[in-house]
Amino acid sequence: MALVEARNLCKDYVAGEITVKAIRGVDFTIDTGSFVSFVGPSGSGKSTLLNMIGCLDPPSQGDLVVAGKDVTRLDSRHSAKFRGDHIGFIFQDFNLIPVLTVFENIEYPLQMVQNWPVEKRRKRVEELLGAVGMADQGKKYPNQISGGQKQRVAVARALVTNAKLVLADEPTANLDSRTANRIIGLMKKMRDEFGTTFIFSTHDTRVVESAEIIFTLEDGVLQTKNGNPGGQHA
Ligand SMILES: Nc1ncnc2c1ncn2[C@@H]1O[C@H](COP(=O)(O)OP(=O)(O)OP(=O)(O)O)[C@@H](O)[C@H]1O
Repeated sequence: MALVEARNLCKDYVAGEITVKAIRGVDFTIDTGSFVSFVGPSGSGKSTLLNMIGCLDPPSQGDLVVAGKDVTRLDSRHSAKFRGDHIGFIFQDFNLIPVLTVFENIEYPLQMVQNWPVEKRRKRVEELLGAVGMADQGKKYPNQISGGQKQRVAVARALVTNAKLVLADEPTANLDSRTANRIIGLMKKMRDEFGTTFIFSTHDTRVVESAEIIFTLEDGVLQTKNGNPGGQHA
């Protein structure tokens, strides 16, 4: 079943008299449970595309359906609600809250976005801590753990609300090769365990090889191979 469907999707950034055509009419479909990477050189439009799929930035033109909802023209209040209900995010610089413990960082979306009762929250956070191999690290603060461990916490936080879709913009950019491969392996394991769809962007060739479906972007356009637009199965 399709989780993300984009038709003739475009994004222009307008600043005064200058317009940057960051995404120029792309079409693609991503099925539920896929493990997908957008790849391409710097400036090709990867972040722009992820930001639109994540309802952080609206398209300038085209149609975008995520989890059965037409999100093309959602206002900011409905976008925020939709993100909170359906989408988890992982960032290259981890984005953990320094004054909160590992446990509290993972718990945060349940408290802030979904308002779960305390005991239900504790059980869910412990489940996720175990799933990402951090069961004994919950009391530590972000500055007391390694980069790879921080990204494990970020993966747990992205999944804690049962998000259908996790978007990761360059999730391994700040990690060494071995740790990068472990994080990608962990994301795949989470996909297998929870059925979550993962879409990430990278220009890291070590990471590209781990994706099951690869969409190559160049100058805001999806490249075709052998006459097939967009995604190639790796
Ligand atoms: N807020 C913005 N305002 C104006 N132009 C922007 C903005 N964000 C991105 N761009 C431009 O849009 C194009 C695509 O940028 P984008 O960040 O999506 O590329 P990317 O493939 O993610 O690059 P990188 O790998 O370096 O992160 C680039 O030409 C960039 O300069």
